[in-house]
Amino acid sequence: MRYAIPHAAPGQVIGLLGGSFDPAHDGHAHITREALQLFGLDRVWWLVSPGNPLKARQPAPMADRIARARDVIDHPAVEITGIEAVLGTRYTAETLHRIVHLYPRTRFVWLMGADNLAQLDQWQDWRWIMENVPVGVLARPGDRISARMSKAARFYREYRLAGRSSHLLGHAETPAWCFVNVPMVSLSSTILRNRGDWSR
Ligand SMILES: Nc1ncnc2c1ncn2[C@@H]1O[C@H](COP(=O)(O)OP(=O)(O)OP(=O)(O)O)[C@@H](O)[C@H]1O
Ligand SMILES: O=C(O)c1ccc[n+]([C@@H]2O[C@H](COP(=O)([O-])O)[C@@H](O)[C@H]2O)c1
Repeated sequence: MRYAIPHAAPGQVIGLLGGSFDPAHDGHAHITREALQLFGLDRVWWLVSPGNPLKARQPAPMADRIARARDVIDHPAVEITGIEAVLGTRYTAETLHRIVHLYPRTRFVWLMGADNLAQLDQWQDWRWIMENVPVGVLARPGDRISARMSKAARFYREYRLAGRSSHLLGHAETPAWCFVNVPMVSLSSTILRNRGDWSR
């Protein structure tokens, strides 16, 4: 299957939620709606990953994961994309590097659950990410403390925006990151896969 690069209007602030989405679930939809509101985003693109570089397990086929993602969220400001498959990128820093150059007049915010902040320092060129793209982190059950105590959080402690200023994140000078303590949904793709089905 071929995937298109989405349109982005100049001046917009777009949140990017990267993930395996294997399968997508209401936890993804929930943090997306919260991010739209709290970070003052115009749009959110889901970046359905060809495969997480830190996960040995091969995910379900892209086409199935994208179709499922479209079933899970139907929102006028949300676009489900296979950008990494189009760009041929797999590491987030590489993807972001390409995206910011492709859309020089659009602002992007990298979105992730607290579990990913906890292990961000294991990502390729993670400091480049922090220094070039604002990062919005959403609470996730079990990971709020480990995320806030993580190497990345400690290293960039002074660049953390208070939760009450979350709406400024998209226009903040980098490094800038913000942790928002949203109501939490305890779903995960692992739970769904262990149930042996892709039902929500
Ligand atoms: N319930 C949730 N609450 C907060 N963030 C979440 C939740 N589910 C997923 N996320 C975030 O969404 C992004 C994509 O997640 P991913 O597709 O890996 O889903 P997952 O449920 O974490 O999958 P798995 O269980 O296979 O690790 C990540 O940044 C992850 O932290
Ligand atoms: O770039 C990296 O080194 C890296 C390592 C682990 C995860 N990521 C990205 O983090 C996002 C969430 O991954 P996942 O598999 O937990 O859904 C997804 O976009 C991955 O490509 C990126």
